[in-house]
Amino acid sequence: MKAKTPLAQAYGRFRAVFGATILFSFFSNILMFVGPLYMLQVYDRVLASRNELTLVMISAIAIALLVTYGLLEFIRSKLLVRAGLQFDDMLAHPAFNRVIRHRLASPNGGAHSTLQDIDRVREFMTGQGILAFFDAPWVPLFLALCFAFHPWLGIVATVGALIIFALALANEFATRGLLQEAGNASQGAAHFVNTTMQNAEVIRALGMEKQLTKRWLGQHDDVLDKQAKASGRAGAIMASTKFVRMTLQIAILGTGAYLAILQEISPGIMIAASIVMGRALAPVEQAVGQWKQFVAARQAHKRLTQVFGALGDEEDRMQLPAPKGNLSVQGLVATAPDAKVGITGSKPALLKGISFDLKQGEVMAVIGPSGSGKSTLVRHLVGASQPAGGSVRLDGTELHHWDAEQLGRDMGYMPQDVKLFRGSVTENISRFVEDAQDIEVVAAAQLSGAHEMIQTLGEGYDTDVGDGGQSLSGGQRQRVGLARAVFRDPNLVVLDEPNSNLDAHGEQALAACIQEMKKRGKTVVIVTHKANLLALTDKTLMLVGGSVEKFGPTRELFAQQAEAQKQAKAAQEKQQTAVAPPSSPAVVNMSDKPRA
Ligand SMILES: Nc1ncnc2c1ncn2[C@@H]1O[C@H](COP(=O)(O)OP(=O)(O)OP(=O)(O)O)[C@@H](O)[C@H]1O
Repeated sequence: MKAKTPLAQAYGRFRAVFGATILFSFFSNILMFVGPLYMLQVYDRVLASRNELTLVMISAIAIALLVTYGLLEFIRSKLLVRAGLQFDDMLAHPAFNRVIRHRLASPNGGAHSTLQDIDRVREFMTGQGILAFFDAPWVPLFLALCFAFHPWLGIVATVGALIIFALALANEFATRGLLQEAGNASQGAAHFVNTTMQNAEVIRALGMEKQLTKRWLGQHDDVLDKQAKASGRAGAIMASTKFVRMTLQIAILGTGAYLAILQEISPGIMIAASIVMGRALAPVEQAVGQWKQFVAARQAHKRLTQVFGALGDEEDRMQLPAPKGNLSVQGLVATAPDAKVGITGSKPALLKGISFDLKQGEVMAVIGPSGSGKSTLVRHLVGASQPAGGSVRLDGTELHHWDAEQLGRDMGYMPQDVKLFRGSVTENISRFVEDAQDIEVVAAAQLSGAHEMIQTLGEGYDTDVGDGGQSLSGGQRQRVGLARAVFRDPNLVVLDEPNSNLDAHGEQALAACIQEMKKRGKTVVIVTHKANLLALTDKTLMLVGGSVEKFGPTRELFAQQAEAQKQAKAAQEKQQTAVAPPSSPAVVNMSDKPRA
């Protein structure tokens, strides 16, 4: 049997409460008869007999019943709100997990609205919208009462309810497609604004505001256009509904008055029938009024079903002993997450069968020209990307067989573009682990050489780094990022261009950190072209166009390259061609394919 998704389980919470709510709805709908029945008694008994005691008695009974009605309504909505909170509680963690996984698998995919979608569904399921659905089954009861008053009153009320129901259906068919398109377009426009605003400084500095505003306005106008069309259609139907509603009021009173003239019913019944018909129509009208929210909730439900259907629960993995740092990559193939399948029937490969082994305690450099796949490779080494083929094994176990939490704890990673999270320097270094000791945070900062730099910050380790670490400079961010990577001394550390923003002091600290990790027997992978860092590595992997061009001990590889360069130079001199410009002494130019 297929296991229920967390979404299905969370809906199950509502299902249990819905049973009780339907029961409450039954009683509260029965109690809605109090008003019309009171009216009937007052008109037909009290006014006819002029008996004050009867008036007091029936008023007391009516008030007592109305208090009960109020209580039932209160409990009914309380039950729903509680179910809503439980729904949210059951989904919050699995939804967050899926947003992260969806984002990893498809960076441009649309899971960004998943958390808001949960709110949208919850708000509908606990609000007025759903109550209209619970009250709807009792509509026949009220209509039956109208029939009991007089068949003609029943017929007028039933025809009225059918017309309003038909108008509600017309509303659905006339606006469904448009509202759905408007909803999707609105999501796209909001996502565009969110992602674009992250680059506000570039927008201002490069004078891109007008162009981007134009692009956003294009999307926004599309949303408005579709919403306006839908609202126009819905407005016409709403106006018709109001007209029908008021005409019905007159029709039922008129019919009642006519029957009263014929002395087939009393005037009390005439008024009571009008009230009962009002109650019968209320849920239908309420449903029409709540239509927009209903459509939004339905779309949100569809998106949630898709996200939860596509990504199951992560299996609970066995906790393995902490990895020692033996890395083995065999035939690793990577494809672009959002790429379309080409004419070959597969997505274009970014990594084309990478294989290498790295033993515990070895330090490896990854070099290669821009776009050769270095960052893609390291993302696979830390398990942030799923291989399209081949395997990445840590201590013999494939990365996705490790428990993700454990793997994260036992591994250090510093991406090319270090982003910190809103919080203090301490929280960022300690990866927001609650039981982190100050001594561990300081140890990581000292190992990465960031301790002194952190002490110069306004509030030292307590400094708030701002959104994404914006309050720190690029170099400071990178140094805090390195401290975060080496927190709790992991046995495998992967650094993607860790020195791109560092000054001379930062570079020295980085080199010292790598040396210290090497001394401690850690396995380190660094994407770099800097000679001083390359000199610290045991092995070098050169990538070109997503394939391994060279792999071997760094010394041998560079000796070969130096020899190749020497020979090329000699050949050039021989031909008395122009001398090539000298390369920077601090940078080894590895971005060209060596002519070995
Ligand atoms: N999400 C993605 N979707 C499509 N293509 C991608 C994606 N990520 C990377 N690529 C492509 O994969 C190739 C390798 O990118 P990668 O970032 O791994 O290169 P790199 O060697 O790290 O480059 P650099 O040295 O400039 O950082 C590039 O051609 C890039 O355009």
